[in-house]
Amino acid sequence: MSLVLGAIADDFTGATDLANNLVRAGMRCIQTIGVPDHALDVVDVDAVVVALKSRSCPVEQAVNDSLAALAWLQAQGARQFYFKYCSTFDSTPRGNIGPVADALLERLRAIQQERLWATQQERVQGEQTVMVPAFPVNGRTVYQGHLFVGDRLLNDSGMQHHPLNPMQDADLVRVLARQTPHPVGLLAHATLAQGTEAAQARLAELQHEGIRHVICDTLDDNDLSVLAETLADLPLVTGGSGLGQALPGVYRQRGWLAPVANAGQLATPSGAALVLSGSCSRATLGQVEHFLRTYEGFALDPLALAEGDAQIEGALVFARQRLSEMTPVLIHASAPPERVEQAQQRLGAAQAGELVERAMARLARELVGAGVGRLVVAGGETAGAVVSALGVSELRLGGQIDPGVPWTQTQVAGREAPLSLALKSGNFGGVDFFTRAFAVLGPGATS
Ligand SMILES: Nc1ncnc2c1ncn2[C@@H]1O[C@H](COP(=O)(O)OP(=O)(O)OP(=O)(O)O)[C@@H](O)[C@H]1O
Ligand SMILES: O=C(O)[C@@H](O)C(=O)CO
Repeated sequence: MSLVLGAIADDFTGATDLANNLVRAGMRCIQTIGVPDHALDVVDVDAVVVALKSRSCPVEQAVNDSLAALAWLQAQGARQFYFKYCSTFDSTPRGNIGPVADALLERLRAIQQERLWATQQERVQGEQTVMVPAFPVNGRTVYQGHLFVGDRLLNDSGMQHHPLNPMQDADLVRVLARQTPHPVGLLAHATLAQGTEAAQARLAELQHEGIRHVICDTLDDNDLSVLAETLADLPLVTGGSGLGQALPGVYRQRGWLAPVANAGQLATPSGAALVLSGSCSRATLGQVEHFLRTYEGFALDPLALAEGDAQIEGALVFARQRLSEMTPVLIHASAPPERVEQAQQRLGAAQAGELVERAMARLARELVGAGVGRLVVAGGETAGAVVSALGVSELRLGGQIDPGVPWTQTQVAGREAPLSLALKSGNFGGVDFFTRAFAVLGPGATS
């Protein structure tokens, strides 16, 4: 059987989130870090998720990287494509969600037009895509085009204070309309509630009106199932990871997936336990506080990092002293909005973020070299910096810690045993996530 799904994720934690849902729904899935420079052996693989770092970079770079990922996934024979972004629709007024979706759609349409044998139905489908950010099990739902996090509108959920992509408008039709020259429409819940045929008819109607992007209401997992049935033939779908929960069931009904007993299994973990947190989300701040009630931590501060390497050296000494004890250690830059604002006013948002990311990258490299074998990283940008610094190219997926966050394993230079790695999206995980993550993984042997 050939590759069924090719996904392009705009950050690394988002990529593992999607891969986790695909694996849990029975797809054999590989996650790559960046676009591989070689073909993969996809004989026993149903889905590949290419993790990019394109959420907060300049629009042109995000578009180019995403098109490169699309070309590579097409070369691997993927049947459907999935552009994965954040369930909180993290983006700036210019993008990158709208411009990347436009570019992917246009490239796919151009390819279809070249294929003279493409059916009329395929050609029509290639002119429209959907936006399904919802992930109901984690409290992200969409109603009348408005995104909710739990019972709060997006702009009242903490996301209005995000260090890189503050989200100050919950109306996704309006948010996306600022990012694309093409019309944006809504597939409202009232239609979805009538089932797949009604949803398909509405999409066709919107297409006829020239609507290219359709924001989809989604209240629960049942809506995701209706959406998956409605959308399984679209060349391109876009959204959070929720749709990835439901699509595999439809693929299976169509006979596109081989039966597998357990799509995600890892080797025995080993090595010391470390948490690196660069996320400043409400959820992560709670998790940091909870962790520090039991274990020790070291706080980084962008203002100190701007002065030189002394604070990083301090963190290294702190961590090395404790790693041999095999109790988890936390190093974090996570700080409440007023502290983040202070640093950003002095340094600028981009430089403050970059200083933290560079520090996290160096700490990961040195501490994995010093025996860390079980590593949790909190925050998508932070995870991108860490994973790049470790030279990770592929991740194998294992068991889930909390919805959206699995353990993974990878091979890194200088370490014989695999490195167990959990990439936690900023807003995901229960309050005890950092402590429970290591318990879920099982006891680590000394490596
Ligand atoms: N104290 C701080 N002051 C200013 N910026 C910070 C501070 N701590 C972290 N940052 C930066 O804030 C950004 C946080 O983004 P990151 O993607 O890592 O977390 P997140 O947005 O909560 O997670 P996700 O993208 O998974 O939702 C990073 O660029 C990080 O370097
Ligand atoms: O969809 C989400 O919320 C996450 O997978 C994510 O992308 C956070 O970076």
